Amino acid sequence: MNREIRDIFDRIAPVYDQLNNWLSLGQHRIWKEMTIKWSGAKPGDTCVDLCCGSGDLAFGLARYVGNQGQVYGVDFSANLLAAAQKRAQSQYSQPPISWIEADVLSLPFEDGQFDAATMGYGLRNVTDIGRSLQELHRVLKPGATAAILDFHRPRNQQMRAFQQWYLSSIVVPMAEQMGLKQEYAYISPSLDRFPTGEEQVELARQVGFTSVTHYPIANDMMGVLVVSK
Ligand SMILES: C/C(=C\Cc1cc(O)c2ccccc2c1O)CCC[C@H](C)CCC[C@H](C)CCCC(C)C
Ligand SMILES: C[S@@+](CC[C@H](N)C(=O)[O-])C[C@H]1O[C@@H](n2cnc3c(N)ncnc32)[C@H](O)[C@@H]1O
Repeated sequence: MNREIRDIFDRIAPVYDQLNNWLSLGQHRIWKEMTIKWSGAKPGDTCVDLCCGSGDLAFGLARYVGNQGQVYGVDFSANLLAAAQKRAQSQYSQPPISWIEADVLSLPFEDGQFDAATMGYGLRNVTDIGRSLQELHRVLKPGATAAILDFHRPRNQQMRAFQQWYLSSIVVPMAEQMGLKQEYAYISPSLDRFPTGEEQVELARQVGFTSVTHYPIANDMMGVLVVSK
């Protein structure tokens, strides 16, 4: 399953950013900025963006920590990491971001290394959510915070119907134009099996996070799980 997910994102990589901009009407930037703010990243911090993809959140963390800070972007998609590295070469990013090709279920970092962390649209795509939260807890410093952004199914039935209509009538047909129908059709079932906000809170508490809050955003089509160690 892990390889299948990695292959999906390796295939999406060439059009990932463009489709996200079009399909979210540019709104994904706002959702990601909220996530970075909720991570509590501040000047001089050492931070990590898990499942970084093309690096949107990592670049945002770099703006917050400044040139005295450090930022790591971690992903197992070589193609999306290459897209992130290409972007880093074209934009003067301070501090330089370290791009690590690795599985977030087995992070190549010491315990207690990070002051803050982000994870954008990653938790729903890992094969073991509990393990991913355990690894995140392990690498955070005591008192550190992480902000985890992802889609979920809205509680309101009309909004749920809109989200499903948008996915099936807008997202998948547009992806099909790029030969990526199956890759984007994967989103809907991934939402069906993803824990609700309340269930995410419980999972985070089970791995040891002491302060846990789930903030619904985008009319409850998404949420940001904010956890502190
Ligand atoms: C940045 C966004 C999605 C990232 C993303 C997450 C995944 O799990 C994927 C899985 C497989 C293929 C691609 C992705 C993927 O790109 C959010 C913007 C892109 C969304 C696909 C657009 C869907 C947004 C909401 C369902 C509806 C928003 C409606 C509003 C009127 C903008
Ligand atoms: C939808 S993309 C999100 C990318 C980026 N965070 C963003 O907000 O645009 C999901 C990313 O998670 C990565 N991913 C999924 N499972 C992973 C795992 N076990 N280890 C590392 N990366 C993983 C995929 O390769 C992909 O880049």
